[in-house]
Amino acid sequence: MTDNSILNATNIVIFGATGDLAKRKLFPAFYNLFIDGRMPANFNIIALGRSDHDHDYFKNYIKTNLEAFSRKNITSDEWQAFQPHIFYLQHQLDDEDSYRKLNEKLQEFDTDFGMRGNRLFYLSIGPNFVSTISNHIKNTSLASEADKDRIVIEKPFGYNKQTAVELNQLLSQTFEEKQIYRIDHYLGKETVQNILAFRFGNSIFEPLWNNRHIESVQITVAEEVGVETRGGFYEQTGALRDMVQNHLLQILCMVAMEAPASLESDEIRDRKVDVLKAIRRIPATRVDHYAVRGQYGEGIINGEKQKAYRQEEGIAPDSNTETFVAVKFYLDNERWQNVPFYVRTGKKMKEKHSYITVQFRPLPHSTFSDSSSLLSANRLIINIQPSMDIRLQFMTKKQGLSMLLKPVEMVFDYFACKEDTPEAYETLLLDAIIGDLTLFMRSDQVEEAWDVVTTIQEDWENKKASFPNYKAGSWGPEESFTLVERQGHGWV
Ligand SMILES: NC(=O)C1=CN([C@@H]2O[C@H](COP(=O)(O)OP(=O)(O)OC[C@H]3O[C@@H](n4cnc5c(N)ncnc54)[C@H](OP(=O)(O)O)[C@@H]3O)[C@@H](O)[C@H]2O)C=CC1
Ligand SMILES: O=C1O[C@H](COP(=O)(O)O)[C@@H](O)[C@H](O)[C@H]1O
Repeated sequence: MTDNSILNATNIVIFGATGDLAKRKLFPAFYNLFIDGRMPANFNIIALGRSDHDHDYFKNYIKTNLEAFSRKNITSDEWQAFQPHIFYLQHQLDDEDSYRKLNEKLQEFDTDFGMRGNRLFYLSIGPNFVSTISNHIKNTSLASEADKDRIVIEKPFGYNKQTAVELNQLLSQTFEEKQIYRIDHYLGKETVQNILAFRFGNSIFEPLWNNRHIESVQITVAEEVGVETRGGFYEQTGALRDMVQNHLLQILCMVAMEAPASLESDEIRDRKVDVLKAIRRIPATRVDHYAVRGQYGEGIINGEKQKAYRQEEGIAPDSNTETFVAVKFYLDNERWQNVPFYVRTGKKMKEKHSYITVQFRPLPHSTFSDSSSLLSANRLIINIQPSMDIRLQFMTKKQGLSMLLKPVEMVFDYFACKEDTPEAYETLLLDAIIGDLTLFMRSDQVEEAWDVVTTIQEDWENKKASFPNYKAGSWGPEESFTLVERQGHGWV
């Protein structure tokens, strides 16, 4: 556990502090870190927004949202201890004067600290504002100390490979790479981090972790929710950019990467880039063969009638935006040659469930010839959420007089540990405060990940799909089943 007394005094500046992400994730994460004693002894959260709110109004707004979204209960004493750290400042993103005022505030806080504090600029704001903010930070010398100042940038990082490259170039004019924290909140999830521990902290799995023993890998991130209040954003983004380019490819990297020599952040990020480079690029003419897109129509989830995507607020009535994606990837390296990696994600699916399935190859010969002893090949299931467990499926003898077999599971369940699991944003914000880049995306990682999906993006932009093609409350379009069945597999 980090000793908070050794953390430098820090001023945290949130651009977009009145938005959805700030209220649901960022403030609850800071609050939980605070009551766990993980925040620096001296810190301020400077919340920037367009509106002319007074401090008390804004603090009440934060308190109401903490009551709704915080992992831990809000007690009066703890809130009273936390609230003096919050300051609201009216701010215009494209107005240099706003940045000068921010600088004055930061200097005032530095005087209170008795030292130049660290500065963490969190851009909880749409990607189209990143360049404006970065330029103003540069012009007003807000981030003048490379060892103390950091910028956190939300996803999506750019809109495609070209814009990501441009954004990286622009950021490099103000920040060194070690100051840039490109966030992918899936990497902060306990169960995703555990993939590293599971693979490289045990000696029994690694010898089997290759194409000689593994037949296929599946990664599913299914959501029950739709686009909620984010229709305008989602309509321009779609599931490929929103989920596959970042979260799903990062999970794939964790499953497929080689063992890092150490836990040093660049060592781990190098191994992930190796995976992204090894992913075979899908030829422009073969996109239909490897990738499936879908958009939900009306349906029923948990007994409740659901609108079609095209009926949601902010969505065009003839929208071509995908809310479901399934892709079959191959990796061209020695470990994974010919092993399909199937990934799929969708909104308004039958249930919320994110999991990885590692399907081992069947035995070459069965000793147990009796038909009631049909062998199931071994399978490892890593449940990411909402269940958080690891299940190893294997065969055992059925109790009784005959030699019959049955499949069983060996389970490690996080909830059984009774330890509090931090939210992904808690882990990531603490890392950004401490200065640990391991769980953040490096510039080459983001660019390679965009490169992997480029042909799919271009194909889908140029072709109108026949949407809707799956019912809300289902497991996605029919073609996503064909994608895996063609290979003799099936979604688990
Ligand atoms: N919400 C989520 O669950 C997730 C969000 N993200 C990413 O986080 C970022 C923020 O998303 P989210 O909070 O949902 O977005 P919201 O639309 O809810 O909030 C955006 C914020 O930006 C401010 N803003 C918008 N336009 C301007 C402008 N012209 N000038 C000044 N301020 C402006 C808004 O201020 P005002 O209140 O004054 O309008 C608001 O504070 C996005 O990049 C998104 O992709 C990533 C993962 C999950
Ligand atoms: O980044 C995003 O992730 C959420 C899903 O995150 P989870 O932690 O709830 O699984 C997704 O709903 C959203 O569209 C996307 O922008």
